[in-house]
Amino acid sequence: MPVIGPVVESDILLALEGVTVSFDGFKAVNDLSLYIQKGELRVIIGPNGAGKTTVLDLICGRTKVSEGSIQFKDTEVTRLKEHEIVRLGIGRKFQNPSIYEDLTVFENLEISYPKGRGVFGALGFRRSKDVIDRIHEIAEMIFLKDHLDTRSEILSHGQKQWLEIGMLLIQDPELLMLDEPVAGMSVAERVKTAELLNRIIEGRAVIVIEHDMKFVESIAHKVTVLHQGKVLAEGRMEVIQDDPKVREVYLGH
Ligand SMILES: Nc1ncnc2c1ncn2[C@@H]1O[C@H](COP(=O)(O)OP(=O)(O)OP(=O)(O)O)[C@@H](O)[C@H]1O
Repeated sequence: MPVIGPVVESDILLALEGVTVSFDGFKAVNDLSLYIQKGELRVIIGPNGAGKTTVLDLICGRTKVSEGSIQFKDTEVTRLKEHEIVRLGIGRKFQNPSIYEDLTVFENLEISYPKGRGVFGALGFRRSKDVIDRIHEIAEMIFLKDHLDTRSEILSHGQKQWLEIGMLLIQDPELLMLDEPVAGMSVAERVKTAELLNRIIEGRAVIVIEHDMKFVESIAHKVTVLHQGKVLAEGRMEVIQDDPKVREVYLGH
């Protein structure tokens, strides 16, 4: 497993500083600071209601901060709209797959290909060789190369999750956020998903929210434990697992 060296400021892709969000006076996220480096696979864990999903909502602009700053590369994203944040290079996958069930795997990947990219894209000519090659490359990565002509509705739950990850990957985001990607997957699918995540961090960062500790052990470089909207502990999985504070609020159950 790659070892993360000392944090150099220029390696930081995403920086949350002093972020608070209040819902009717209740601070779901409370003065949170979090730094994600390029090439990092960060897992966020914590008990129900700790604020994990809200943190992803804040980063992708779905929920607005009450206080604090979120910088992606050199851009403050707290004032941007969701689609502007997507365009900057942040992709988000929600818990339930949102694929087009009546389209094939190929078509789902094709409609996700960024339209404005390159001359052909801008002209709306999308089935260029470049696009087809990229679809094949992504399909191979997400274990669906033999299913390109399969209608998506008949895919297994795990394959649908991979397809949605592929639909994000084809847009080449620099930061990818996944909310419980292995929920409902078989053991074999979990193993393949760990392999997939370890493959896709090349050239980007990935943030994963996860409850399955066995899966977390297999993927995490660094784990952030949230509790009551704050960072309770942060570090390598071995260290986190032995932390008495973490055991008390989360792992001990
Ligand atoms: N839009 C909202 N309005 C009011 N309260 C909210 C809103 N969104 C989240 N909350 C509250 O904020 C807290 C944090 O919720 P969040 O969904 O981020 O937790 P979580 O760590 O993702 O939990 P889980 O593991 O159950 O998904 C919860 O108490 C939740 O009820």
